[in-house]
Formats: sequence, C-alpha cells, structure tokens
Amino acid sequence: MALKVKVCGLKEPARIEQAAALGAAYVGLVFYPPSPRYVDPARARELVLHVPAGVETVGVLVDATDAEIDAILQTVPLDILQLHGYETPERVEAIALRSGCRVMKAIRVEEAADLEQVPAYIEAADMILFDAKPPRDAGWPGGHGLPFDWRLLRGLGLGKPWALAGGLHAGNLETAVTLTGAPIIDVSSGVEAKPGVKDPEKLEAFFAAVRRIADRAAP
Ligand SMILES: O=C(O)c1ccccc1N[C@@H]1O[C@H](COP(=O)(O)O)[C@@H](O)[C@H]1O
Repeated sequence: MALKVKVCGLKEPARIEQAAALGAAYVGLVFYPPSPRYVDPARARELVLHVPAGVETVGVLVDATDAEIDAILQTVPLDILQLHGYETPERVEAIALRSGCRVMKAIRVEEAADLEQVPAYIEAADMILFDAKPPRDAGWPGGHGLPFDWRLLRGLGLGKPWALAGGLHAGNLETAVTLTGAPIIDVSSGVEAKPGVKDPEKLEAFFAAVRRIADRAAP
C-alpha cells in the first residue's frame, strides 16, 4: 500500500498547493490559538479553497468545546478532526457523532506504557496518530519536531488506519517508516524554515524521500 502523507500546520495557499501537487493525501490546519501555526476559521475558509479534490483537510483541535467545534465547522468544511489534547474515548466518540467528521486521536508517546491507552480509542476513533510527548512547558502539544522511540510501534496491529508524527524530516523518514511500518506519515516542523513558516525546498526534499521509499518498495 502506498505511503500517505499529511502535511500539517499549513498557513499559505502556495504551500497548500505545493503539498498537494507533491502528493499529500491530507493537509492539516491548526485551530489552537497558542500555536505559531494557528489559523482562525475565516482564514481557514480561504485556505481550503486551495485544497484540490482528492486531498482531505484535517482540522487540528486541542480539548476543544462543542461550541468551538461548531463555530469552526460552520465556517470551514473539514474532512477529519485531529484531537490532539486529553480527549477521552467518550469525548472522541461524542465529537465524531456530533460533527459528522472522521476523527483522528493523537496519542502522546514516550514509553511503552503510553500505548496501553490505545485499545480504548480503537472503537471511538477512525484513525490513530502517534506523536511524541511534548516538552512539559510547551505552550502547545504538537509540532515540536521531537521524535520518539519508533521501535515502540514495531509490529503494531491496530486494524485501523494510523499515522506516525513527531520530528519527521527528509533525513530520518526512511528509518522511521522501516522501523514502524507506518502507512501514514505526518510532518510539520520538519518542512519548516521556522515555526509556522513552511519551506518549499524542505517540502520538495521530504516528498523526494517519500518517493525513494516507494521506489524501494516497488517490485
Ligand atoms: O503544529 C502545531 O503547532 C500543533 C499544535 C497543536 C496540536 C498539534 C500540533 N501539531 C501536530 O504535531 C505533529 C507533528 O509535529 P512535528 O512534525 O514534530 O513538527 C502533527 O501531528 C501536527 O498535527
């Protein structure tokens, strides 16, 4: 199966168009104000006009209330909601039901014990995302360019789509995919010049690494 790519934290139409042209399956918009990648719903509504058919738009939320989610969805059409906070399995299920969107639950990984919570989310979420645990004093919970020990995901049999995030970049992608077998990869800061500013050359290099993995896997 082809490796699917999500490019997250996009804020510029040109970078959305570039990511899509390079082959991104998903583009992510961050709706968490403390993040340097935050876009407000009005801006997001303009940005999604640049997402071509066939590419799905993911809204990144952190412990958002129903009112906040309703306000976003009334303004911006989203395909998937990425829940990157401390949402319980019950909350994930409730958000999926209320929003009508598919939901992807982010799991913060540092050690094997962090994976014990995963079974509780399997029924509730449509997709699982494994990301590194953020630094304790971070003002937002993702996009810090931190990898975790990918060996923890070896042999993962979820029976559900899942994505790997956390510190991926062109230089480490092949090792990450080889060790984890991830079917979906999610990148943000690894294709940035600085937090919140995507770098066109790093995006090119990242997708070149994706193509090398695909070529290597081809018979
Ligand atoms: O990127 C952010 O600012 C962000 C804010 C709030 C929640 C999640 C966020 N990002 C997520 O972090 C990972 C990837 O990060 P990186 O490649 O290590 O920089 C990805 O899932 C983003 O959606």
